[in-house]
Amino acid sequence: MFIEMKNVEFIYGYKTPFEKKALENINLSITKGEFIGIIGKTGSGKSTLVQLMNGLLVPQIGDVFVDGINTRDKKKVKEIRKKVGLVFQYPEYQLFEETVYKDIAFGPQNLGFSEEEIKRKVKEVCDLLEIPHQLLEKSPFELSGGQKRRVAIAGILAMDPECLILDEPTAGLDMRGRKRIFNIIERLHKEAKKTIILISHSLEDVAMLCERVIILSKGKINFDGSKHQAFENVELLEKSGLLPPDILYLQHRLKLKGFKIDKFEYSIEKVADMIVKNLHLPFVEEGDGF
Ligand SMILES: Nc1ncnc2c1ncn2[C@@H]1O[C@H](COP(=O)(O)OP(=O)(O)OP(=O)(O)O)[C@@H](O)[C@H]1O
Repeated sequence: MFIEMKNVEFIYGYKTPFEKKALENINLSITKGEFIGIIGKTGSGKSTLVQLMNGLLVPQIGDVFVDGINTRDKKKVKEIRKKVGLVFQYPEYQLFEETVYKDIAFGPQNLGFSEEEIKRKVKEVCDLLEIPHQLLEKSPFELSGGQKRRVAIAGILAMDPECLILDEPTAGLDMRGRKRIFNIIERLHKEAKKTIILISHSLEDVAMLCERVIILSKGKINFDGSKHQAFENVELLEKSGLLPPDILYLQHRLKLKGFKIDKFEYSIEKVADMIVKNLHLPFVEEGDGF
């Protein structure tokens, strides 16, 4: 087991008059190579959950293990951070150096990589994340939203973690920016074989990318299973304060209208193909632009 949570409870402001229980009774096992989506209403505990996964937060009750290491073990913090990299929801929280180069180099420097290795790593992650090398001497604050996100991801990837956690990596980006980030994440999973944990408010994005889905509701795990079981169960989603992805809603409606749908699809391209196939219109021909 790569990440394991046992009976975890987390309380902000513990033993103060401002105590706020954010998570309770969390039991979770994640194996290497998985691609997991974490969804849930605002305030359901998603960000808290992932901060527990790399030891940024430590539970008051229960234990979290990363590759067998208890995250309470202060001597092993670096080792844990090297295994599990967390990209924050707001890139501004992560970018603080004078230049993009220094920001990306910060993590590997901290882990004691040599100057040569750092240079090589920075180049490698910039190529992977499509960050033009002329940006390296700029201040991170001169960058566009999409560039900032890619630099924030690059800074974490430069430490070469086995698992990458991304908290809302596309918030505030336009369609093109989102697609670009998702293509990169998919490549990291398929080609670089990284374990990916993605928090997103967009159920469409989670449905398209992930296989396993965890639904949080009021600090508890409401569901943990396949995306099909999660997204095709409208009652479960509604109980968790979520709406089914539009793409599934459309297919439910089409099915009611007599469309033959054996299996729900999660990408717009596949649904479009299915609709075209079902239409049987004599005037629709291959290659007419639609
Ligand atoms: N630093 C903090 N101090 C006190 N309470 C906090 C703190 N951070 C989060 N909380 C509370 O803990 C609960 C869980 O918050 P968390 O940020 O983990 O939820 P979330 O699902 O990630 O929300 P969002 O989707 O809005 O990012 C919420 O009730 C939140 O108000």
